[in-house]
Amino acid sequence: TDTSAMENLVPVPVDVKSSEADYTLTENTVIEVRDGEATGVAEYLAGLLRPSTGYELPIIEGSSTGPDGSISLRLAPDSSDIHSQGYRLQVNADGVQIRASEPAGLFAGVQTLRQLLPPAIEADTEQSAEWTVSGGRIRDYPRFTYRGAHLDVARHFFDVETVKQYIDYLAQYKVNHLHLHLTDDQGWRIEIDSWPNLTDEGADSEVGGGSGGYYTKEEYKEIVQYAQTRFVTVIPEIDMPGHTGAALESYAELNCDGEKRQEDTGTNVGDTSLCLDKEVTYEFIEDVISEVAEMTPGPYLHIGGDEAHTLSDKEYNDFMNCAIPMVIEQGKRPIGWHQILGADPPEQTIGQFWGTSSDAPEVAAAAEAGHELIMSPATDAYLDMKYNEDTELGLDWAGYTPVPDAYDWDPAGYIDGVDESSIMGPETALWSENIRTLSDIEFMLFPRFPGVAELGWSPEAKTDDWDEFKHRLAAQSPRWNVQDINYYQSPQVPWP
Ligand SMILES: CC1=[NH+][C@H]2[C@@H](O1)O[C@H](CO)[C@@H](O)[C@@H]2O
Repeated sequence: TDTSAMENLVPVPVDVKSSEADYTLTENTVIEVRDGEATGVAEYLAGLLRPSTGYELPIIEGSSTGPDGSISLRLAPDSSDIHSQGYRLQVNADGVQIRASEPAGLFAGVQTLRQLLPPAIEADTEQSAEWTVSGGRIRDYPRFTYRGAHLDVARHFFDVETVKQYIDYLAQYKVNHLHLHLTDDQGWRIEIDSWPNLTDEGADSEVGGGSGGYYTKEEYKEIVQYAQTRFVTVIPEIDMPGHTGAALESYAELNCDGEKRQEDTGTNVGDTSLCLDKEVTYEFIEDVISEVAEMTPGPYLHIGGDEAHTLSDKEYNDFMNCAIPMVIEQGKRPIGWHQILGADPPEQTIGQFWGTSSDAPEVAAAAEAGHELIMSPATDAYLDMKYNEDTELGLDWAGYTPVPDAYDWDPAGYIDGVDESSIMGPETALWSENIRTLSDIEFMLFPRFPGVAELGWSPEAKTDDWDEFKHRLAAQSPRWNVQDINYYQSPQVPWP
């Protein structure tokens, strides 16, 4: 069998010992759970394996294993040495055992198990194959508890099905936060009951003049629930005070001149702002923040804060020191693009770094003062950056990001003078000025996204060696072929 499966996992586990003790699934294999909490993960696993194997794979409560062994998912609260999101996985002739202290750990183990099976397991129709899991044992846990991926649904709108597929790609590589950029100059994509024009008028177009769209509250909750079953936390972003063109187009009173802004189907940045010296502006953001918080079970709410170029620093800082308390008031932790840290905000405010240089003294000072950072350096984690000058899709303002560049950086070491203890983890960004379809998303995500996912999951000692990683990355592509993922076949990757 393909024992190399154990050697080709992405993200690479903490400790892997392969052995000859393979396990082959049969039509009698059962999925065994002992704790009710594990049932959700068992159902997810069954959903992955049933279509391609054609096996029933019943989920059995209790400790009876089938005549041909079982895949056993069990919570073991005493597994203290594998961290709350970690797991142990063992394969032997009796089957597969996955142990974790929490369901999230079992889910991570299931993603690893997926890669121990032949690529044909990813098919959504029955395949005739030897469903052999390569033997061995794994102990694994994440370096960072925060591993994120951003998606701009404002410049181009992506429907619920596309967002669900995006969530599935995150889960496949153990990424556990989805940052949805819901509002910008070109579109407002989330229904707000108290300000209905935001979606009645502000959602009916997008960059290039397409029909746009938006999520009703029900659809947003459907996305949140789907993400929860994949142990992904949704982080909504309402960008303010800049990047507010769609709101300014929807409500005249939000504009200083009392006139509605023209619909924007372009891609300029930095030329819009809410009108800071109007009381209605603060009523507006309070209503929006409270409605978005109410429909978001996760602990975070992102209020943007990038590129408010029409404002002075003082105007921007005063605005942020009004908006941030509104987020905290709703029981959420505020996140903003790293400029928010210049407002010297309450300590629990998180800065999302999108700079291009390691020399960022104000950010380092804010970290020193106790602020945590999410790392999205535009030189490495912005997957809307072109691979090279021949890439049709994407942008190039931060330079090109070939596949190796998305991998060989260290989220904890990027900014001079910032200690690892200030870093929550890496987050990829995918802005959609010229990304229009799921196929476009896949082209920019693959093959760079799994590399950043590894930087977030795999402890430091294991990563930053492109010459080692590139072989494991290449070995993922047979799966992507079965999944029909439109990945960029970079000449820098030694494809099989
Ligand atoms: C935080 C941030 N603000 C800008 C910047 O990133 O570049 C993006 C394109 O790469 C652009 O879409 C976005 O509006």
